[in-house]
Amino acid sequence: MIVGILKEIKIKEDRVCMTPGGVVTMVANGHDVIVEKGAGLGSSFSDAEYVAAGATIIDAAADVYAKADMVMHVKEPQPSEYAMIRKGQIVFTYLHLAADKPQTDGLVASGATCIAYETVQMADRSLPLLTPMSEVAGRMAIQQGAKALEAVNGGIGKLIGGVPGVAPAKIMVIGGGVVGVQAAKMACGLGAQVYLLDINLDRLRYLEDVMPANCTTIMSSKAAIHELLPQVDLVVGAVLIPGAKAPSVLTRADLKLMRPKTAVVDVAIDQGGCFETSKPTTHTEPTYVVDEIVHYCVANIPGAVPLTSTMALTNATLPFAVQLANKGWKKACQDNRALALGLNVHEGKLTFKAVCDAFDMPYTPVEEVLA
Ligand SMILES: NC(=O)C1=CN([C@@H]2O[C@H](COP(=O)(O)OP(=O)(O)OC[C@H]3O[C@@H](n4cnc5c(N)ncnc54)[C@H](O)[C@@H]3O)[C@@H](O)[C@H]2O)C=CC1
Ligand SMILES: CC(=O)C(=O)O
Ligand SMILES: [Mg+2]
Repeated sequence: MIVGILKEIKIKEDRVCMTPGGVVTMVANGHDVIVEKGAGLGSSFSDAEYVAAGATIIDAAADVYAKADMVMHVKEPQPSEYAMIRKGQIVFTYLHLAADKPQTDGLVASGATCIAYETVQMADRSLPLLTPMSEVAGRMAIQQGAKALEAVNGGIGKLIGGVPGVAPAKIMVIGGGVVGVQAAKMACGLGAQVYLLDINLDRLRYLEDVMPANCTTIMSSKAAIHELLPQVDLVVGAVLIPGAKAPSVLTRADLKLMRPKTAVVDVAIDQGGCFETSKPTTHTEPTYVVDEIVHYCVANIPGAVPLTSTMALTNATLPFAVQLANKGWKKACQDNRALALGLNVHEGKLTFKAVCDAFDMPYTPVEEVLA
């Protein structure tokens, strides 16, 4: 198979979807790898390193799309790419379709087979291709939240850890999954008083056992959130229903309960956002203010630390990419249920229920296209 590695074109996105080490593995499995010129530069991998690994460098994205049997990205295909995607081609990348109708329409029209990293799901319900980037984004949420609280950035001017004699910040993290735990750990490490909320009581029992003493677990509810909002300096949104539009946990009216110049970081923005006032921002202009509350809503947070993120992401994606290349999408998905759950679009049909529900579009069960 010809595997195409595309350069990221989203603003300030410097990750790349395969390292030269990954190319060595692909080539060893008998595949040809073509890499768009400069694709690895933002992650400190030169074209020469890709060539040494066995890849061929291609000048333009259009030629990668024209030649490859499977194209890989990190971020979802951008509008300029929809028309380049070919019928019969495999597209393997983050898609986040439930938050993106134009892309959904573009991929349906393409006739391609599109497998979303974020909905590949193991039998234990974990999301192996989302987890590494959620680990990064959770940790970054506190770094970015700390900056949003600085007075020079329009924040209330509070240091997360406080100093001797002055109390630290209070931080509410809503969603105690991968993002939530990593955010809470970082915040606890900085000395904040952390409240970690989830709707899953078993999860809260586990978190109560493993989190430090300055983290309090709380059953998430409107009432619990309303009680905490006047006290906290920072709210992190970290909820997820896999593949679906993010559930809403803060309304615009709720912001009135917060003190002016405190901050919210909506990590769930890639799935549409979990605060009513969230809208996607970029690393170039990451924050904006609504009703005196600073909002940070970057949809590709890990893109800011590509050296770490590229390695972490490709550690997870490579084994699945090799299965797709070795067996073709159909046999790979028949043999591996986790990969089959990643299938979102096939030859004009939507095969992920939550995406169909988000846009009221017809649903085709995965089993039907795998038969
Ligand atoms: N902005 C960015 O750059 C990135 C965003 N993300 C996003 O972060 C979000 C969270 O991802 P993960 O932590 O990996 O998911 P996860 O599945 O590990 O955790 C989600 C948690 O939310 C809880 N939850 C669901 N509905 C809830 C509600 N209404 N109230 C309270 N808790 C609720 C679940 O019980 C679960 O524990 C996802 O939307 C993911 O796509 C992940 C990586 C990067
Ligand atoms: C998961 C995701 O949206 C990202 O890594 O950008
Ligand atoms: Mg994202």
